[in-house]
Amino acid sequence: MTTRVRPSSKRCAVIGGSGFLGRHLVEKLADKGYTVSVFDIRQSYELPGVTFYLGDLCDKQALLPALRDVSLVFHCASPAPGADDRALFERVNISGTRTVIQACHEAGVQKLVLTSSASVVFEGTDIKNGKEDLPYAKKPIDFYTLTKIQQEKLVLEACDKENGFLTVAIRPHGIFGPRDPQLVPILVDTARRGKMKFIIGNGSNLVDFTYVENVVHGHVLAAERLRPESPICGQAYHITNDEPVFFWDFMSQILVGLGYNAPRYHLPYWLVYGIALLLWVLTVLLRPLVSWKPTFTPMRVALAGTHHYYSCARAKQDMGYQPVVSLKDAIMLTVESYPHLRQGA
Ligand SMILES: NC(=O)C1=CN([C@@H]2O[C@H](COP(=O)(O)OP(=O)(O)OC[C@H]3O[C@@H](n4cnc5c(N)ncnc54)[C@H](O)[C@@H]3O)[C@@H](O)[C@H]2O)C=CC1
Ligand SMILES: CC(C)CCC[C@@H](C)[C@H]1CC[C@H]2C3=C(CC[C@]12C)[C@@]1(C)CCC(=O)C[C@@H]1CC3
Repeated sequence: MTTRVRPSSKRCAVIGGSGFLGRHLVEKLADKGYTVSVFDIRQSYELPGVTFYLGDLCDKQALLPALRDVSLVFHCASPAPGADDRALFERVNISGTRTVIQACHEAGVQKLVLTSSASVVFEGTDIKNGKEDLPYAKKPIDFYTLTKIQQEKLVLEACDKENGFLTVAIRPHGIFGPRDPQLVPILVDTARRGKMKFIIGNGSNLVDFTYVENVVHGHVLAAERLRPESPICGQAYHITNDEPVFFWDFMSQILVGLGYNAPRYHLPYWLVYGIALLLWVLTVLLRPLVSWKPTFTPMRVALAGTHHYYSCARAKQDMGYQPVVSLKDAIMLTVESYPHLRQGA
């Protein structure tokens, strides 16, 4: 007779735990007394009580040892949004997520928390105080978003109370904070190359930027509230700072905090979008000959020039979510964490 060990509720796995969000999540879980297994294609740090398993999440046999005796799995792995590689996104975000769900079933995991994205409903046009019932984007702005939509559907459809497998998706937007490899580094690099002089559009577009600790808080609440009788089973939740901000004010505060000039001159949105689109088409056509990546991609221009902010009322109501760090403090903590990116450093 084989006896199956009941997974401990304080044992969890974080797939993508070496990444920006993943590592902050792992640190919080370890702080809260969880024993954590990290599964990732790379190991970027060490932490007491945390075991690393290296492998590709598309490989079920590599994944299974990380899920052994684990009751709760966080899936926050994805190729970087700027990768522009359809096959990679489809392999990791779609087939890989199917593999994650199968591996969870085989390992007897009871709860799966997915990091989705608020962008699953964004088509490049204004969204003001968007709620979770907005339809998925029919024309997603890139392959990243296209595959995040499929990934979220797979995870929510896998929720099966009768068989004791509960799922939930967290949709953050514009995550920032210490160690983020994207937002602040790209911004500073653009400023250092003298390209951060212009505001795209009239500068009055409101956007959500969400401090990483608030995103982590949303994930932990979702995991702890995920029970068969809870309304959160099989649902998606926006997690934001609940303080939409003018996109260009936010960028300016980070830039000025790090000693760079804020952008000042306005350019018409459609002109910049048109140029970005043309450059993108050219890079695709000339790809075998030229390997040049434009800074202002159509996706970035759309994100920089439209309103896109989301309501987190549903997360407040169903899981008692409230941001734990204000936007003002978050910007200060972020700026302080990048001394090496200061002007002149
Ligand atoms: N950064 C942001 O503003 C937002 C991010 N998200 C989502 O949050 C999650 C985490 O994003 P970040 O921490 O910003 O990204 P990140 O790139 O820092 O972390 C992703 C991690 O996934 C790992 N990974 C990638 N492919 C893998 C594979 N095949 N097998 C195993 N591990 C693999 C990477 O090595 C990396 O450590 C992602 O799912 C992303 O879609 C959602 C909304 C906004
Ligand atoms: C060069 C400048 C015009 C823009 C620099 C900042 C951008 C790098 C970031 C501004 C909004 C960010 C964002 C994401 C990535 C970084 C930005 C484009 C995401 C695409 C990351 C993944 C998601 O799921 C959605 C995010 C929306 C906001």
